[in-house]
Amino acid sequence: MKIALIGYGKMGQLIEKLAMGRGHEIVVKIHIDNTEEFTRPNLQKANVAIEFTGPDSAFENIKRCIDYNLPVVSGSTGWNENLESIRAYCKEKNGSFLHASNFSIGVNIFFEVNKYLAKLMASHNQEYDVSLKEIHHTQKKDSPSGTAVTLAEQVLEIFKTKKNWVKGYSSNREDLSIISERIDPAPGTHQVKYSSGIDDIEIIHTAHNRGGFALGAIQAAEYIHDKKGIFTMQDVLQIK
Ligand SMILES: NC(=O)C1=CN([C@@H]2O[C@H](COP(=O)(O)OP(=O)(O)OC[C@H]3O[C@@H](n4cnc5c(N)ncnc54)[C@H](OP(=O)(O)O)[C@@H]3O)[C@@H](O)[C@H]2O)C=CC1
Ligand SMILES: O=C(O)C1=N[C@H](C(=O)O)C[C@H](O)C1
Repeated sequence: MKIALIGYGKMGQLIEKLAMGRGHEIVVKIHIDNTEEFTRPNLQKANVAIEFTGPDSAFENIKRCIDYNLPVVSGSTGWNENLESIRAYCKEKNGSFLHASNFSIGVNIFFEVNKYLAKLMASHNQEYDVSLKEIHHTQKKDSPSGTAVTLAEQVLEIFKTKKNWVKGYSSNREDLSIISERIDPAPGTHQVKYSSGIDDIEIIHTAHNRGGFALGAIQAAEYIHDKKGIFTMQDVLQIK
């Protein structure tokens, strides 16, 4: 594949290294100091774009890739309020788009475990209170993490005692608290905890490095580069 990298920070640089190791070519690199090179002729040298910038720039970057008819994979988090509108735009333009709050296979398995645990809790015991915690490095711009929001949305869908998620601790039992901690060099830890007076049940995913995120993003690009539509990591990894 010929890849355009949009964003050349921690993730962009690791994706470049792993993608080259898989025989792919990086034909365009857009970073904060050369955004004037984000042009149609430049981007059309690639057959897929991988976007890892951040919450303020993701929407415009993805829209431009769709306008240039380039399939785009994005891992930028912290802009969920605009995700549905970019999906609609992509459909309207007959483009290809995949966004994931977390690309690692481990977290995508963890998402399934989270849903299963929430189902068991919802059907067998209403005494447990559920909360979430995430830990990331201090350079992270968004809080709570995109992965924590996905986990929270999965719980809310199933565990109906909770009505909405909130950032930080809440004593209201209808709120699903998400606690965020920023400690270097944590690449990403997520915990879902059910607590009762009798016992606790916790599930935890701990990333040891960014390798899983980068590899998953490349696998997603390999999956969508010759397809049209809106895809998820469930399509790529075939887990359900
Ligand atoms: N889905 C997943 O699996 C994962 C998602 N992420 C998410 O991906 C995003 C990037 O993470 P990470 O690489 O660690 O962050 P970094 O801050 O290391 O890299 C992002 C880079 O993008 C640059 N940038 C900002 N705006 C633009 C723009 N308009 N055009 C081009 N480049 C731009 C930033 O420059 P500057 O610093 O100067 O602003 C920075 O160099 C974050 O939102 C993070 O939460 C991270 C890991 C995994
Ligand atoms: O910014 C990060 O580093 C990460 N961001 C993603 C998120 O917000 O969930 C995924 C991963 O946890 C690392």
